[in-house]
Amino acid sequence: MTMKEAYLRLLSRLYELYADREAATIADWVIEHITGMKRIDRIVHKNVLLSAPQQLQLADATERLLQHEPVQYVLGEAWFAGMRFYVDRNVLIPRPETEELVEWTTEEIRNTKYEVQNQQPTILDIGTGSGCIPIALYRQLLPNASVTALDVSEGALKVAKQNAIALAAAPIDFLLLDFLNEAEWQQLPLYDIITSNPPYIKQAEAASMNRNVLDFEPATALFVEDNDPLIFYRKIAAFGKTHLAAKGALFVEINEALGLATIDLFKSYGYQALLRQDLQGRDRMIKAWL
Ligand SMILES: C[S@@+](CC[C@H](N)C(=O)[O-])C[C@H]1O[C@@H](n2cnc3c(N)ncnc32)[C@H](O)[C@@H]1O
Repeated sequence: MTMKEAYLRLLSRLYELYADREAATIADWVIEHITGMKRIDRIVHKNVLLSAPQQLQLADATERLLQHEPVQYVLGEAWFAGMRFYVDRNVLIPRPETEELVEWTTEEIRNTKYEVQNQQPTILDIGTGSGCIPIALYRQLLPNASVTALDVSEGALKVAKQNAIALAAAPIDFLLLDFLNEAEWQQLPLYDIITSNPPYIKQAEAASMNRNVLDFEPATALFVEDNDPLIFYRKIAAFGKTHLAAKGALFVEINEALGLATIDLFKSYGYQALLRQDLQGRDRMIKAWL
């Protein structure tokens, strides 16, 4: 099978599940991953034959994609903040809106005393998953940040550590910790900056979610109990009262449907809070400070 035939065959199968543009993006990504060739080179070499192992890899990828598995898990890679992260089913696939949270946090750190006085801010990321937030912050603030990240999932921390090493962020400290258990907070010091993209989807919303999210992404990364959809924000607000350094700040991603409720929650704990929309105009992130 030639390069061109492989692409067209995959594309025709993907049309069974995806709209034209998305199918073409996925097909490009898969063929590039398998052949190691950029689009322009594949056009020039369109009649080159795929090797037997490449054909097997393509057959496996096609099968998995047709089962609705996200392309990022099929290929074991996701792009975030210009870096390629390893991902598997232990971790949430990093989302573009989370990059906006990282950008906001970085800007604010740069505009404060830390950069001006050349101090090293201490940063904690809660519910780190693939490690996308702390690794992007560490890389952008290098060498001026001391970064810690925690998660309740051993599988997620394994992936995050692997990413930190691969992406030149090995000095990040990773902790296995159940953040909902307040007794575990005692082992943690003060932080200048606390970031989090915690679970925030109600179980009741599962019925309206896409299969590729619901069937493949880890439930611990997505869902909270319906009776307290803001549980993580309540805990983060309480944690900040005892673990945020003077002039420190929290940056959290939120459920777009709960922007005002989440702002009110932080205010009820004595914080000042600012709500920001993402590029799609959805309520998506909050900065809170005491
Ligand atoms: C929405 S995912 C975010 C992952 C990553 N920060 C990102 O933005 O892609 C939430 C993460 O919180 C973790 N988590 C869930 N419950 C937790 C708990 N009780 N304590 C610590 N982490 C928890 C999950 O394992 C998951 O990695």
